[in-house]
Amino acid sequence: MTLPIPLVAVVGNPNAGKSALFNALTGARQKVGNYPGVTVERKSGKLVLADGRPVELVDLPGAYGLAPSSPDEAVTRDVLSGKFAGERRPDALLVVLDASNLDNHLRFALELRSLGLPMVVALNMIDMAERDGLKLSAQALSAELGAPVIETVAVRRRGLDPLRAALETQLGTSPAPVAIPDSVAREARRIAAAAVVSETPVRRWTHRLDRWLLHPVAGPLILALVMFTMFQAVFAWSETPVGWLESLMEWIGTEVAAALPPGTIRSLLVDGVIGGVGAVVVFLPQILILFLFILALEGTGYMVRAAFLMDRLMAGAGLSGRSFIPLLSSFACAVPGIMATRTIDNEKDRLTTILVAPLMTCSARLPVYTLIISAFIPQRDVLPGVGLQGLVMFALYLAGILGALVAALLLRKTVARGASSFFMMELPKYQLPALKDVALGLWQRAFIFLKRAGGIIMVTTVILWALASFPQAGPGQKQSEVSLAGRIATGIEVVVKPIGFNHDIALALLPSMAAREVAVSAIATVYAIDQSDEAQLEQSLAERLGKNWPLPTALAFLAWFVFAPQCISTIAVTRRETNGWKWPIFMVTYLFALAYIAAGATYWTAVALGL
Ligand SMILES: Nc1nc2c(ncn2[C@@H]2O[C@H](COP(=O)(O)OP(=O)(O)OP(=O)(O)O)[C@@H](O)[C@H]2O)c(=O)[nH]1
Ligand SMILES: [Mg+2]
Repeated sequence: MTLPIPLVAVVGNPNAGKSALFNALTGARQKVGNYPGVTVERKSGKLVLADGRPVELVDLPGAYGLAPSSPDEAVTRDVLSGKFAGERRPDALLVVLDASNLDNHLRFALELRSLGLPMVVALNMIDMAERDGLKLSAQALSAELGAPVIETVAVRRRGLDPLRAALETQLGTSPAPVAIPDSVAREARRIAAAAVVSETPVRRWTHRLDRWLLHPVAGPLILALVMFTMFQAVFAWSETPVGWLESLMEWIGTEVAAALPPGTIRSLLVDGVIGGVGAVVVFLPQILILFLFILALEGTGYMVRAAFLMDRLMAGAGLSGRSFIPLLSSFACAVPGIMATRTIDNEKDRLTTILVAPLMTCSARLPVYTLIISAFIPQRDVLPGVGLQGLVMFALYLAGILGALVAALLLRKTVARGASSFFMMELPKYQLPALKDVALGLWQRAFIFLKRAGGIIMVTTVILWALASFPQAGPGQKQSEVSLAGRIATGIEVVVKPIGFNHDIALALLPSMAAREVAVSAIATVYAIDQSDEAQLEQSLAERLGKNWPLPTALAFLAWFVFAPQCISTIAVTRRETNGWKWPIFMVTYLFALAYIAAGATYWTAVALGL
C-alpha cells in the first residue's frame, strides 16, 4: 500500500475563488513552496475524504484557457498536462467557476474536459449570483458538462461536504477526453444559458449589452464612437446658447461703455472685465454639454466598463486600471485627478499616473480649443452629420490621451521602472442615470467654472489689462507693443518664434499659467485695448483671430495647449503629492519640451503643406 496519495488540482479563471475554496477545504493542513524556476507560489494541502482517504490538493494560478498568455498561466498548463518538471500530473481536477460570470468561466472548463481527467465542478460565488437576481440549476449544468456540479460559497464554507463527497466518487474514474468545441465561446454561452432557471430583467439586459460593449473588438470601437459623438455634440448643440451669451456680453459691454465717460475706468470694465472675462464665460454651454455626457455615462454604469476596456490598453503602457479613475477625473481638472492617485498603492504606478495626468485634456482647455477651432476650422460636414470642428476637437483629446500613454510607457522604462499591478473591478448593473445626480453634477461644474471666471481668471486678466494699458502709446504707436505687457511679450516672442508663435500668443503664454482660460481672456483684452474704431467691435473674437493669424500659427498654438504644463495649481499639487520639488520640476520640463516640439512640428508641417 505505498501508492502515492491522489493529487487534485484546483483550477479556474483568476478570481473564481480558487484560493478561498482551497483554504476552506484544507484548513490548517497547508504547505507553501515555489514552483522551481518560476516565481509562482506552489500551495498544497491535505484534505481527508469521508471514507478517511487523504487527498493532496494543489492550488494552481488562475488561467483563462490552456493556451498560456503569461508565465503563471504556463505553470497551470504545464502542470495539467504533466509536463511540469518536479510536479506529478494531477489525478483529478476541482474546477472552480464564478456563478455570476458563468459564460466566461465555462470556456476554460470546456477546454479542461479535453484532458480526460476526473472532474468536479464547484459553482462558486453562488451568493453573489443570487444577490444579482440570478438562479442557476446545478443539475442542468452537470448534465451539460458530464461532471458533478456543486454549489459553493467558499468564503462561508458552504457546500464543502457535498464537494468532498463528489471528489470521492470521481477519483479513480477515467472519463474519456471530450474534444474542445470549435467555438468555445459560443458553446460556453449556450451552456450558461441552459443553466439559468430565472434571471431578473436588469441582469439579463446588463448581460446582453455587455456582450457588445465589452467585446474585445466591438467594445473599444463603441467607446471611440461614444467619445466622438460627445465632441460632435459639444459643437453642434452649443452654437445657439453660445450665440446668446455672446450677444449678452456685447450688450452689457455697449451699455457700460455708453454709461461711462472714456478713460481708465471704462477701459478696465469694458476691455478687461467684460471683454476679457466675458470671452471665457461664453464657453459655459460647451463645458456643460461635455459634462452632461460624462455624468450621464457615469450614471448608467458605462464608465466602469470604459475603465475595464481601457485596462488592457493601459497595461500595455505600464499603467494599471487603477490609474483610470484619476486620469478620468483629470478630464475635468488635473488637480483632483492627481489627488485621486492616492488610491494607487504601488509607488511607481502612482508616480507615473501623476506625471501623465496633465496630458488629459482638462476642461480649462476647452475655451482655448473652441476659440481657435471656431476661428480657423471651417464649419462644414466631412461626412453627413459629422462636423469637421467636432472632429478636430476629438483629435485634440485623442492626442492628449496618446501622448499620456506614450509618456507613461517611456517613464515606466526609465524613471519609474517597476512592475505594475493587476486591477479587478466589479461591474455594476446598467440603469438609467438619476436625473437628480446629473443635474447636481452639472450645477457643480457650472459653479466651479463661474467661480474661476470671477476669481483667478478675472484677477489675472485685470493685472494683464493694467500691464497692457500702461505706459500709453503715443500717436502712431501700437498699444500692444509699447505697453509693459507688450514688451515682455516681445521678449518671449524670441523664444517661441521658431515654432510659429506670434506676439499675441507670446503675450498670452505667461498669464495663462494662472489658469489656462486666461489665454482667451488675455487675447480678448489686448484686442479690445488695441482697437480704435467701433467697426471692429462688431466682430467676434474668433473673426478677428481668423483675419490676423496665419493657419499654421493657430494649429501650432493648439498643439502647444495639448501638451504644455500651462497651470500653476497642477505644479503645486504635484509638489505636495510627491513631497518635494524633484518631480514637479521634472514634469514641467518634459511637458514644456514636448509642447515645444509638438507645436514646432505642427507649424512647420502646416507651412510645408502650404496651409
Ligand atoms: N461573496 C463571495 N466571495 C468569494 C467567494 N469565493 C471567493 N470570494 C472572494 O473572491 C475574491 C477572489 O478569491 P480568490 O480565492 O483569491 O480567487 P482565486 O481564484 O484564487 O484568484 P487568483 O489566485 O487570482 O486566480 C476574494 O476576495 C474572495 O474573498 C464566494 O463564494 N462568495
Ligand atoms: Mg488564488
